[in-house]
Amino acid sequence: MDVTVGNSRVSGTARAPPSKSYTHRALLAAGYAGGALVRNPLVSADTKATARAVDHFGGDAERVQADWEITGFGGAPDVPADVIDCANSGTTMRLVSGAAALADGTTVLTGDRSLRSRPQGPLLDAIADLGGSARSTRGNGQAPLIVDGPIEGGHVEMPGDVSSQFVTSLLMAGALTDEGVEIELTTELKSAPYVDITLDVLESFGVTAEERENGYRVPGGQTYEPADGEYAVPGDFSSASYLLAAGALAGGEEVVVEGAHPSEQGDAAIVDVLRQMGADVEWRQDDGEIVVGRSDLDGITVGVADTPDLLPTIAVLGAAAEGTTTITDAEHVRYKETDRVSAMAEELAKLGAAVEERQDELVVHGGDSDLSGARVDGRGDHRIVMALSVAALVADGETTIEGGEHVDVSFPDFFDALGDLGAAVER
Ligand SMILES: O=C(O)C1=C[C@@H](OP(=O)(O)O)[C@@H](O)[C@H](O)C1
Ligand SMILES: C=C(OP(=O)(O)O)C(=O)O
Repeated sequence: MDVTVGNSRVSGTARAPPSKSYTHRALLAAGYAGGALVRNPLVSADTKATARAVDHFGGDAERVQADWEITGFGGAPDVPADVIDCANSGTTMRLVSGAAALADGTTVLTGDRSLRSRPQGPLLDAIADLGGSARSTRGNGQAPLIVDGPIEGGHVEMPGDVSSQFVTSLLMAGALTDEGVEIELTTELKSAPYVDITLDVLESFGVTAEERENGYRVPGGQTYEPADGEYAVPGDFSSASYLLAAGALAGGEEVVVEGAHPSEQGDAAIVDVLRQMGADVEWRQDDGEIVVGRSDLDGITVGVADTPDLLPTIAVLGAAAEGTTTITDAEHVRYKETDRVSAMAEELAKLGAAVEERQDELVVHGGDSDLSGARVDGRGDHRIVMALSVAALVADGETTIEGGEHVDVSFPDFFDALGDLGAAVER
């Protein structure tokens, strides 16, 4: 679907959707438990893939108004009766591979073309080291995957710079093994705050796990049990970043983003990034509200080792800022739904921005020339689509973004939210 966004001013109140990362974990943790009511979940293409996996393992995921009522499969997942389709969701594939490794039999996992091109090798090796067997059908470390369990647990060494989701997967499954799982990271952990989200959810489900000097450890033989039988999902800061960027670049009057209570999400760093660039932004943490108004922004240097999903948003802010914005520590951002370093370099160039791509950096030279509306390709990637839509607010004329439907992965109502803030959006 093409979406055309015109040069616009935005103002008013918008709500960040519920957190995708917390929802995936809560659904699977509820599956690992006897069940749970997951309140205020993100209902999107990606989280539906995790809910389907819970069904495949012998649980049941049912929508009850705005909540998700999960009947769990307990500590022992059934062997699925069919292939698990993880669609576009890396989180689903990685977390569900760990669950598959607990089942007494074979699980096959696949996904769409994008997901079938993403790296899984370190997780497959780890499952083998823990007493299971796991392989890629093509022998290239990519899905389709065949996972055989059950694993017993033990010690594994693993790189930390490909995906933190491997750690999350093993911690969540490891609690249900006999021996527990100890993960020793052989390279620096990227996306580390996502493991903090995992530890946060585990704690809410009564599961103990801990960070160690070079990794993590989860004791085995534990039981998942949510306090009061329910779990409430906080708002999503990666999604909020597009709304905040829209306010900072194109605010007529102020933009208020609701649903922004503090949690373990590293992407709350968007507030500091905006502040450092000179935006007028205030986070009223007790109210869960962030208020932002339009300002002239200056380029900064910012690392995204902990916050890969912010790269597209920061690239757009940089394209509209005065001076140069250098986004560093970005190599792992190439392993997402698309290579987002390349995608943002190429698509922002179509709008007239001067962008340089390096292996682990994106350098955006803002300011000198105004952005001009153009036809751009969302690359089948929700975050590229949303970031380019924000750029369109400040580009001259109209910008047409191809593949607008992909926002269904993390922020299904994105274009409604943008339109409600006053943006000219045509679908
Ligand atoms: O665990 C999670 O919920 C996520 C971890 C991050 O991925 P990596 O750990 O692969 O960098 C992030 O990019 C992704 O959107 C969600
Ligand atoms: C990379 C992302 O998610 P996943 O890894 O679950 O596909 C994302 O949402 O930006």
